[in-house]
Amino acid sequence: MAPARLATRSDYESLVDRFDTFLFDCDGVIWNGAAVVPNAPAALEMLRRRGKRLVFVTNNSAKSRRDYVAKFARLGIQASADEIFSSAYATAVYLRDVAKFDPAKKAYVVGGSGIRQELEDVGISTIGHEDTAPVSLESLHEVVPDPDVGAVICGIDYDISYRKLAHAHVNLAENRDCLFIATNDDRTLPGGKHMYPGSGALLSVLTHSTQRAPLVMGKPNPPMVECVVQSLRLDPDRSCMVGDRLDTDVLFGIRGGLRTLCVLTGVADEAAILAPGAPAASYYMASLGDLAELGG
Ligand SMILES: O=C(O)[C@H](O)[C@H](O)COP(=O)(O)O
Ligand SMILES: [Mg+2]
Repeated sequence: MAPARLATRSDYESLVDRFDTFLFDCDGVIWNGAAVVPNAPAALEMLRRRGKRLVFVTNNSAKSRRDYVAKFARLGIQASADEIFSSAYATAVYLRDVAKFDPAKKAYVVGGSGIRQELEDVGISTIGHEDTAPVSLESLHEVVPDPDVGAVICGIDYDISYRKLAHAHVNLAENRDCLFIATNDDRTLPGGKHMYPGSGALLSVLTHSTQRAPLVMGKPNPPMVECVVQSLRLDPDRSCMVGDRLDTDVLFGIRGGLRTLCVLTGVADEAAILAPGAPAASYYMASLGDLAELGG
């Protein structure tokens, strides 16, 4: 069935009445870089006032759930850590509960403080964030495999360096038992008026150099689906996933058996949403902020 366009007050009323739980992507839906999507906070507040359950599901591993609670508060949005699911958190849960990661080992992180904090919260020590110093061909010999590294984790890293990539490479290429995990593999990152290289773009350096394929945690992959849909015991028929990306958010919703709503404030445009063969969203609309017109 073709995605239904929502554009009128009565469209919005039926959407809100139809669902008890709304799951929201963040980048491209609630904010773009430093800018909040106009009226998105008011729309979220309206849903809370109407007794809806809100959940936030982001592939952006740069921040921990604690950091996201603080960011939401700065934007005047009420959100608690147990409502937030990031790919960094899904990675920590996977390592602890599924991979049964040996706590005597360390994880080498090519990524931000979000991955570090979430892993350390489940008792996994991390290294890598300090490896930002320049390196040269003459000093590369300093970069050697570390037998205590049991996993390499790759996520969005605004401080990426050749030294970090070299450390990650030697550990993965020379120790096949070292787990290779990607928090997510989004190709691009919406950062305001422009798109920027996504976590998947950074990851491609290591998949190419090591010729190894990582286990990807974030949307639309099973670890994130299990982490969210199962832990929240969602009623799929009464739950709607709201996102800006077809190959992550909408596909995540479809794989979770949820209904899906794609907004036009981030990656996807109308042509992409209506394209034959695209993951089929249930609905699409211009912006989450448009729901704010419903008021109380
Ligand atoms: O490159 C990235 O990491 C992604 O673009 C970013 O994580 C997307 O975040 P989301 O839209 O899932 O909140
Ligand atoms: Mg997004």
